[in-house]
Formats: sequence, structure tokens, C-alpha cells
Amino acid sequence: MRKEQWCLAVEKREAEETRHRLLGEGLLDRRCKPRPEGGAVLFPVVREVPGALRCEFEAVPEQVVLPRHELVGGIAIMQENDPGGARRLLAARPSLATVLFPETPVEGEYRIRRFAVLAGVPSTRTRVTEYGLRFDVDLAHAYFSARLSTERQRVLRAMEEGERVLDMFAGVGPFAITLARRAAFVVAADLNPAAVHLMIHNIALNRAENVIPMLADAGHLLRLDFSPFDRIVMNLPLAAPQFLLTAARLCRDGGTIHLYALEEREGEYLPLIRAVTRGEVVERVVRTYSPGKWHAVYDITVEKEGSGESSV
Ligand SMILES: C[S@@+](CC[C@H](N)C(=O)[O-])C[C@H]1O[C@@H](n2cnc3c(N)ncnc32)[C@H](O)[C@@H]1O
Repeated sequence: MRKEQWCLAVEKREAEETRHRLLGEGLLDRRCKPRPEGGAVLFPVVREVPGALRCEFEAVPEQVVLPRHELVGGIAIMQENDPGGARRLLAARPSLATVLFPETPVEGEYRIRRFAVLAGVPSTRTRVTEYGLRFDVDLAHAYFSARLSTERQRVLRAMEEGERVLDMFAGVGPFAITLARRAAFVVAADLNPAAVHLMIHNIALNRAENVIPMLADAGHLLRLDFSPFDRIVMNLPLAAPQFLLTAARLCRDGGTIHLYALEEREGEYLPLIRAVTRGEVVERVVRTYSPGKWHAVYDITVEKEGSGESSV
């Protein structure tokens, strides 16, 4: 669409300088594009200024600025409690059913949040598709983070075919069901009944019959007859380090533990790991958590002989 308005004509070589000056003075009209004409450039301006002419411009389509949000399946989680923004978001993204605002941080043993529904269907349940797998999640009743999808694929790529895997804090099963693609079997434990309920549903949804779901406290897993495991996933960033000794005992000599931890200093958990095994340790940043804090993963090769792990 073309529209007539005020503009300033300047020589091409002065164009960049003029653009900066007009921007700085708040005179440049962003709803139209500057236009070259002969050896000059025409800059649309918001009002009549000395030397301004009337000319026609191509209007730039108005951009809808959407509020910041995180997507989990058909749910958007907004960072601000802004119902107007939520309605705009819903209108702009046809795949969305619901917009939520977290009223609490992730908290408690089950690592869940309470949400307010800002717009759309009043539900915290949705389906997430991740690398061809489907996970039904209920954000108010069981932990789920779509941001870990790349990390799950990284661990899958590190696996050999036919491994025996333990997921100590399995939630609704995203790690367990992903790793089941290469594993002989995956034992998947969680102490939140709602999470285990959804995990059983997700196992059926993905026909991952080699996942063994378990309502259990990770502290009791030493009694398992399935051990030793080739690989153990410990995704409970605030408290997993407390269970490291249990994991080391359940892991075979030469097996791998992926320990997720929240830290403020590189190598913060190395002394603890060294008390359990002297095997190789590689530390990586998974994502930032808050200023000065991040989620790290330690890939630990468990070396048992002479490691002194039993003395801890
Ligand atoms: C951060 S969530 C991770 C869930 C899952 N691994 C994922 O990536 O979505 C941690 C999970 O550990 C469970 N949990 C907390 N303490 C536990 C314990 N002592 N034993 C077993 N599960 C526990 C919580 O219920 C929660 O589902």
C-alpha cells in the first residue's frame, strides 16, 4: 500500500548520516521505507520539517510485538502477568490452546509450579512432540522442560546399542523414553505419583515397552536386582548430588553417570565426585538458570577398583 507523506531528500553519500540523525531526533517515520530516487534518498519523516517535501511511500506492514514466552506443546508460558498480551499471543499463534503465567517458582520435592490461566482453554495439560516422540504433560502436576530436548539427544548419541539404563528422577519419562530407543531396558523411577501416572501413559503412547516405570524414592534403588547399570541419568539439579553415592554403587565399572547440578562456580561438584570415583569427568553447561547460576551436567565414568567409593 502506498501513502503520501512528508519526506527529506538527501544525496546518497549523506544517507547513512541522515538516517542516524533522524533516528536520534525521533523524526524518522518507521511505518515507511526510505526510498532511493535518482542520486538521492527520500527519508519519510513524522512531521513537516524545514526542507521537507510531500511524496509517496510504500507502507511497511505493522508488526505485532508478542510478549516473551516459552512454548510447551500447545501451551505458552509467559513471564509477565499480562492478560492483554496473552490474548494477542493466542490470536497470533493458531497452534496455541492456552497461555499460562507461573504464580510460583519451580518448587518442592516434585519440582512443580502453580499457574494462572491468562487466556484460552483453562488447562495445564498438553502434548509435546520431541524428535518424533510424543509426551503428554501436565505442567501443574509433574515437571517437564522442553528446553532439555537437545540434551536428551546428546545422551542418546553417546549410548551403545543394548545398554542397561537407569533414570533415577524420570518425571513423565522424556529421558527414559528417548534413551529406550537404544537401550536393552530403562528403569525409570520417580516419587511423584502424578508423574509416574503420565510416564506410564507416555510409555504406551510411544510403544516403549522396554521402559520399566517405578514409583520409588531414588534413595531406595540400591535394592534393585536390575543393577549394575551401564548408564545412569540423574536429572534433579538441586538435590541429585546427594544421591551420587547410590548411583555409583548401581553403576558398573566403566559405566557412565550423567549428573545434572545447579552451580555458581565451575567444577563446584568435582570434590564430591572425586570422593566417589577417580574416573574421567567432563563438565558442560546445559543452560543458564539465573544471573550467576547455571545448570551443568557432569558426564562421569565410574571407575570402581581402588576408588575408595565404599568408604564414603
Ligand atoms: C527436575 S525433574 C526431572 C524430570 C525428568 N527427568 C525430565 O527431564 O523431565 C526431577 C524429578 O525428580 C523427582 N524426584 C524428586 N526427588 C526424588 C527422589 N528422592 N526419588 C525419585 N524421584 C524424585 C520429582 O518428582 C521430579 O519429577
